[in-house]
Amino acid sequence: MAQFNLQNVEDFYEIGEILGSGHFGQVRELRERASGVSWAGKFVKLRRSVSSRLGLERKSVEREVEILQALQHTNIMALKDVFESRAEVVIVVELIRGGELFDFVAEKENLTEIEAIEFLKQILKGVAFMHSKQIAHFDLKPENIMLSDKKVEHPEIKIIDFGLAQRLTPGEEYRSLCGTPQYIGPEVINYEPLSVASDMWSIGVITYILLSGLSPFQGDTDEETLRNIVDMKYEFEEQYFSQTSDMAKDFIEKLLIKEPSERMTAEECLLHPWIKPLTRKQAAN
Ligand SMILES: COc1cc(-c2ccc3ncc(-c4cccc([C@@H](O)NCCN(C)C)c4)n3n2)ccc1O
Repeated sequence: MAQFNLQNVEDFYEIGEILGSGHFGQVRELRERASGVSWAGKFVKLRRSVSSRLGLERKSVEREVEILQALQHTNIMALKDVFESRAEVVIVVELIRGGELFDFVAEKENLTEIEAIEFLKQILKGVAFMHSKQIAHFDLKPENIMLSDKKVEHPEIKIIDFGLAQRLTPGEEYRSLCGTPQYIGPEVINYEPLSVASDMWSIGVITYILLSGLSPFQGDTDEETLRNIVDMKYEFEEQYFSQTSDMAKDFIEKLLIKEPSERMTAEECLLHPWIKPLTRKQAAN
């Protein structure tokens, strides 16, 4: 069993404002007393008994921490420290000040292909790194992709929230119904064995949204959204994609494939001509 720092987090950090909250717990700004540097702390309540539904099981927090310890990459939020008390674990990570990609895109309606490619290259590098360690995120969506500083010309992408992430063992099946309806692949809905390819489906959905502002499978209800996914019911509506290159649509089509093993891998995405033009002429398209 992993042992976290049993000292009091408040002896080392001044606890600041709530930055956000969700299924994962509460994220607060932490100011390191020794250096004055600000960090982000995710406060996770631990389940008090096996019968309780409140809080997270300690082993799921241990899994998330082990995954974060394995993922040192510039496009993945960096782990700093972990504190534990009887009822709570505090995961201390780098503070990301640029907000969610979701909000950045919403403010701009949608992005140019060049802007989208710049973000996608970074997302793909972070995802390729985690997949190289057989780690799948399983909840990739614009809200979990943040920007280091949105005021700079080229904001750096930071992938956050590894609460649903899993280190996959070859030969061992992993199934789960978790995730966010708009972004999960058909294999999740059908409760089939999952792989890192499920993240590639999510990247296809994220790309579609970045270029159009629309969510390809979104229905009026979650049930309708899930039905649209298993039926592969999406299209490039002319009204929203008339200015989108065929190369960009090809990139999306090579990810929104029902059979997970037929989707591009993150490494293959980085070599796709839309992302890595073969010629200057292609780059001009
Ligand atoms: C360690 O685990 C997490 C860290 C973070 C995290 C890390 C650094 C960091 N800097 C700023 C923020 C931040 C700022 C505003 C809102 C949020 C969060 O509530 N929304 C993020 C997306 N959400 C859907 C998880 C997070 N964060 N959030 C978010 C979710 C996690 O499961």
